[in-house]
Amino acid sequence: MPDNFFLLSTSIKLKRTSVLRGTAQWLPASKSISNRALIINALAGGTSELHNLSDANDTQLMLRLVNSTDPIIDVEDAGTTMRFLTAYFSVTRQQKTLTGTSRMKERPIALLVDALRTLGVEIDYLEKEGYPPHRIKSFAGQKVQTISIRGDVSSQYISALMMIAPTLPQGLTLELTGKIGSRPYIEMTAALMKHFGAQSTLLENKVIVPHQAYKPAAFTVESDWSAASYWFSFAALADQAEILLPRLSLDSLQGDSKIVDIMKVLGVNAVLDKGLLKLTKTDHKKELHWDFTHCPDLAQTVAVICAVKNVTGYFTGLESLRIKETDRIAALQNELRKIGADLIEIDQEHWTLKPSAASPDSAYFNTYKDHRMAMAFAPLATRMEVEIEKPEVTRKSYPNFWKDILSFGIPATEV
Ligand SMILES: O=C(O)C1=C[C@@H](OP(=O)(O)O)[C@@H](O)[C@H](O)C1
Ligand SMILES: C=C(OP(=O)(O)O)C(=O)O
Repeated sequence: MPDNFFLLSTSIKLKRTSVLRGTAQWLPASKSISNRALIINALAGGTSELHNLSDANDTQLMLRLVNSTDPIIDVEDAGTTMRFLTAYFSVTRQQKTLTGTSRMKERPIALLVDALRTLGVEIDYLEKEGYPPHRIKSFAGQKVQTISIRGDVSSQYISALMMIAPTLPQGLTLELTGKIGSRPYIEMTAALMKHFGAQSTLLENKVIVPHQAYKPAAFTVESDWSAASYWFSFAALADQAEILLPRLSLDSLQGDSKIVDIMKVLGVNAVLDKGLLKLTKTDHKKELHWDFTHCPDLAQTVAVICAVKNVTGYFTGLESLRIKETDRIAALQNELRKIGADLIEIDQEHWTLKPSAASPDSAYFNTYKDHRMAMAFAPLATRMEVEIEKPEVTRKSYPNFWKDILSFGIPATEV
């Protein structure tokens, strides 16, 4: 099957398939871990042996751009690539203009740019204040040792600053203010730094990183738990399922391994069996109470399952969804309504997922240039005929998603 299969289609139609048995053999390696390993490897001199890097476009971009001699760096729609490279090019004193898709130009970067400016980096915005594109001009030397940064917009700014911190002559202390979101990603950064020889201390509201040298090391990337979540969804929604997932560990650096606990409530049992994670069906509850503050990328997967499994969801921690690949709250609301479900904003912090009373036999889903919209709604093919707009969006994190779908015997056709 050609690698660009489905990449040029306007949409993809999936026929209803309610029995699923097989292995998701194209499950990608973690893009979050890969992108950290690539930045740290570059800061460590570029000689580390990195194994099983993700085939996600976000990582392929990082792989290419981190060593690019081009003055213009186009990160497309890759958030971590944008944030991590902004910090990396600053401390390595490379004059670069960083830009991306029209959506990337709407995703804020001010908190990171402000922190880098406070450190002594000269950076200009080229279009809108606070948003890419921006130009890194110079870094005369470290001006301060301690920086205060809000923790409630994106943890990626904090991870970006942590990774460059060991290279700064005075090291860096980050004082985190307000609510801290996506904390497992900050812990993942600290763990990766440690693997490459750099110690940091992570306290409740503070990260302390001394000046020190990174050391080259071999590293193998595990599979991506956010990508795995779609297979939990297939298992939850199918009539019968036995799904095997490769290269996942239950004791993972990835916070999205929480999907295992969420799915215990939603009717999926996950056990490691001969090196593969085996998903089977079990009983489910009628309500799910979940705080997505620390696993925002799972929210779409879980909302869709609740919608058709007649589970009422009581959700918190969805605030950061508005500034991701699309406004994911609005996108979810629009698409869930097509199957008779709704995501209702109770107040600024509380959401109720009202499940569908009766789902239609078929539905067309828009994807808003968001890989997770496409993959979160695809498992509905276990219950109805599904058509999904622009299947190529999955290349951001899971380029072979549709190949895996076909391997499970789900009939898929390009439209
Ligand atoms: O650091 C990372 O690798 C990521 C952090 C999270 O972003 P936020 O910190 O903006 O929530 C997550 O949503 C994103 O997919 C990957
Ligand atoms: C939010 C995501 O990625 P990023 O912020 O790195 O673009 C994601 O993969 O869901």
